[in-house]
Amino acid sequence: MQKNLAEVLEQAGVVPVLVIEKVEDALPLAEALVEGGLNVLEITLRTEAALDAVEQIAKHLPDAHVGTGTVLNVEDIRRSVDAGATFMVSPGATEQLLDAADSVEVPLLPGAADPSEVMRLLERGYRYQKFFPAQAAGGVPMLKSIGGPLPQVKFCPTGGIGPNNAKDFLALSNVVCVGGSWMAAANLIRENRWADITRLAKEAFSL
Ligand SMILES: O=C(O)C(=O)C[C@H](O)[C@H](O)COP(=O)(O)O
Repeated sequence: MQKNLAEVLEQAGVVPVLVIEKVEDALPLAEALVEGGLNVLEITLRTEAALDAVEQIAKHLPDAHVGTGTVLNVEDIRRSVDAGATFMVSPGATEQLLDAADSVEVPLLPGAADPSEVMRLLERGYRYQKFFPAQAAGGVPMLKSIGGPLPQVKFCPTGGIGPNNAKDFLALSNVVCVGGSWMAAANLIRENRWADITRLAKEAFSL
């Protein structure tokens, strides 16, 4: 369910959403982000290397909270738990996914994009939700509007967020943190530009 998730999200500020192609990039990348002040990391299960990356970070970087992203089904939940993820993030939600999440200890941050989806998740006890795709689904005005009738739900908006609009999301009373890939873009990882990633992480940390 969502045990222990609140504390992790409350202190996260900005959550880097990472696509790791090579497992050898996992530790230097995570170290660069932690050095920049970002220690809640979401590794998307979009690559072959993702689960090994989660394992490595969980094992070697105790200062980091490493979770999985792009969690789409029961199998992804099982693999996340086995790899040592401390949380899981899904872009949306299905009954099957939520049933599976109910049977494990690792908390899930499920995605919602409109009031009905938010309400369905709330019925199942999810007080923390990912608002995805944040910018495309209506951005700050949409989240602000949802906060009128549903102020008890706190969001981590993700998707289309960057240094220019992150602050506007973070200023909303129903936003607990924001997620994004901007501080660890694919080319920066590919070229092992760890110092640049630390600099961007620091900038994100101080937003
Ligand atoms: O993989 C998932 O589970 C997702 O839901 C998608 C991610 O949250 C976005 O890809 C991050 O968005 P950008 O910061 O716009 O790159």
